[in-house]
Amino acid sequence: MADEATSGPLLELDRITQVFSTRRGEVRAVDDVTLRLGVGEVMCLVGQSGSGKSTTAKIASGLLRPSEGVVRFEGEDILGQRRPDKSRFKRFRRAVQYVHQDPYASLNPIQDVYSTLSAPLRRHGLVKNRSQARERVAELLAQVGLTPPETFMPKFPHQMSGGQRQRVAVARALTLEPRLIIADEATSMLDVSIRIGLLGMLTKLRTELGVGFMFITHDLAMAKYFGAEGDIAVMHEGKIVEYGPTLRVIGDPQDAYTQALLEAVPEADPDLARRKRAARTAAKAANADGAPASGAPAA
Ligand SMILES: Nc1ncnc2c1ncn2[C@@H]1O[C@H](COP(=O)(O)OP(=O)(O)OP(=O)(O)O)[C@@H](O)[C@H]1O
Repeated sequence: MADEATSGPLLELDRITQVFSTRRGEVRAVDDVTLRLGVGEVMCLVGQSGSGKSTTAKIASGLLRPSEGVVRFEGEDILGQRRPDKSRFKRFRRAVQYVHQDPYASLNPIQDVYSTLSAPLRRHGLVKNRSQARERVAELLAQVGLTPPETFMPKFPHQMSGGQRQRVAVARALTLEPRLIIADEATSMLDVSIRIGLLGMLTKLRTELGVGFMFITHDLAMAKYFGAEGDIAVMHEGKIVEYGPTLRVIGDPQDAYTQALLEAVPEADPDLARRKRAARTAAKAANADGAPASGAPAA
């Protein structure tokens, strides 16, 4: 949060609540959530399915208007509760881009890569003619590691792998030169090695272009890998139950739910494996002393 001291946060969710009315009654998907993200920073939003991550992500990217609370971008209330300011909202929507977990669902199946990337460039007047558009599309493809770009420009979504499609989705998010990308489980549908490659590419974008990231995942190991330099917010039943520097939260979780999430991480990460062993040993020691271990069934 270094940037905040000088210029304030880039994006701020202030006491956001989202209630959905369903046939079974009201669902409080997000409950009084406050988050802050500075320029070029990374934040991981972690929690199990149904904890409210996607709803928070959609509110943070302006795709959904919350039932309550304020969304500030560069210090300005972009929802303008009383007098909506359309140009301010447009600026915000350009600056904050949402990348969906399933590129098949978000990419147009009958549009090739060139059209997918050149359309927003033209629509927003970022290129003047076809040669400028080709040049910029080639640059975007190189930035997301799809090289040589000419090979990828004529391809349709079904002609690419899942990892390549997700890279195109990231390139499309980059067309409008965003300041923040909200990646909603953007790697969850990919195999581990492809996922690691994609995370490496996103990390490069973060360091080279200074783009901030809100990275949504159910997997603490992914959060540790991608968000080690930033903050982590752990969500449970619509609330933030733990929020702080990623390595501190993972290294010394204070909340029982965070500890349970940590327990669920596969042993592949040696640091986490060590921590899990230590937690189990501590629980056993507590048991031996007569105190019931947390979560142990009542005798
Ligand atoms: N449009 C909607 N209408 C009604 N209920 C909704 C709607 N969107 C989400 N919900 C409910 O809100 C809660 C939080 O959902 P959300 O998708 O935000 O969680 P999540 O943590 O992103 O889960 P997942 O990882 O499965 O997407 C869930 O109970 C969900 O069923």
